Amino acid sequence: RRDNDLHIGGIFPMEGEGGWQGGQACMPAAELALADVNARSDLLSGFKLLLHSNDSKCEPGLGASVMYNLLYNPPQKLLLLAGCSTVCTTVAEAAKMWNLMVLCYGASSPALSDRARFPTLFRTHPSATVHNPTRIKLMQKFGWSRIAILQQAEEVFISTVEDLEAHCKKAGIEIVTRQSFLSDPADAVRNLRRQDARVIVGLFYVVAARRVLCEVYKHRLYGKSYVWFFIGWYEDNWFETNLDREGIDCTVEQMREAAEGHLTTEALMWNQNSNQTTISGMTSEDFRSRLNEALREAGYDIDGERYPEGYQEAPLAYDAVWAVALAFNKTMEKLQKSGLSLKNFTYTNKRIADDIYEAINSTSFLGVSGLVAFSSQGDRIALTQIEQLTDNHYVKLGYYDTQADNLTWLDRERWVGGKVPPDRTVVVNEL
Ligand SMILES: CC1(C)CO[C@@H](CC(=O)O)CN1
Repeated sequence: RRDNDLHIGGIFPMEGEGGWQGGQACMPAAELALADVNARSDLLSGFKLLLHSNDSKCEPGLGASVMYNLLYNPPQKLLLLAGCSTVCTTVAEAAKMWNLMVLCYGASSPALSDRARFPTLFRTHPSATVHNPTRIKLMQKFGWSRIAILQQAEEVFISTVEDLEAHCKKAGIEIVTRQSFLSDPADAVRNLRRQDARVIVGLFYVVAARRVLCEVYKHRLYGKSYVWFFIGWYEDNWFETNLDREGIDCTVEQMREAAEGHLTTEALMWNQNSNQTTISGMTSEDFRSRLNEALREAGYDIDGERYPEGYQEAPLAYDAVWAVALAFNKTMEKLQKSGLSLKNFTYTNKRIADDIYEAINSTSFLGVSGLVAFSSQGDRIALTQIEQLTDNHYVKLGYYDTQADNLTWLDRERWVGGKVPPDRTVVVNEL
């Protein structure tokens, strides 16, 4: 090995049954970024960044053993990249013992926003709680102060709902009922009707979402008197696919009817201003072309719309490598003043670890995923996008910048009944 190489570990979820196999697109994206930063002569002053990758299958146990292999086998690593909330939780909780920063490009769990448990964690993937200020903003815009919550009993949704409840309390929005279910939503949906819920925030994975939508159809909890907030990162036609395979006893037409008009919120992961040049010299559309080419070479039928998992999050992995390169660059400039370099780092050298932490903590650059900056908890600061399903396709309604409290609204919303549905039964006094 050449001694001017800087080594980092990469833990990518490539296969596996449960969870998210986003490493399929995120690892090629990280490798593109590695090539780009190493091609820059003005970065890392002659050092090369090398990425040593392994598959975690999105399993925390395998992720832990991959991490130990990376740490106990030379060369020494300076930092770890990881994906999947469960793997990042395990890796980030342990990495501090080796004074290693962990940069997560694919972890949405709100539980990771905890400096006490994860003092060296940063993530270019926003927390699932990033949706909540946007949901509140929309409720205020449409005058809804009485809402209901329907959630799947999964850790990520439980902690997201806790954060949403705190936001509602602060905003004076009443939560009339909070229903949760493990896998069968029938009783929970029936209880929503009993409580006369009209504006409902739904938090569940896409398979549960199909079951919810069919129950919503059966209980007629849709149409001009109801507003549903769904998560925006399901695939576009999620409510029409896999109905037979998953035993959904509603037809495509019934699912479409129940889905018409619902709102979605999601974190923006591709810089929207597609002709804005980012730090790499590419626009986000240039990046898309290069990623597609890399994925074609890896055997994916991109032109046949057969995208690998993690395609949506690929900019987060690309920008994570840039964040590392820029932070190492900043740290090396600082170390040079005392005649040191990152080659002096060891797993027990807290001083250099603190320098790397400071450098990452003060990150701020325009990446292909938009402005890359972290909160004091290491969370990605991100914009959110609002869409509505109208005539069976998603229409962009606007964007929200939580930091600036700035809602960009395109005035494209349409309501089944021609006007904004009220959040409660409106009693009209017969004069
Ligand atoms: C938006 C989504 C699909 C949320 O889950 C992330 C994976 C995880 O949090 O484990 C990947 N990105």
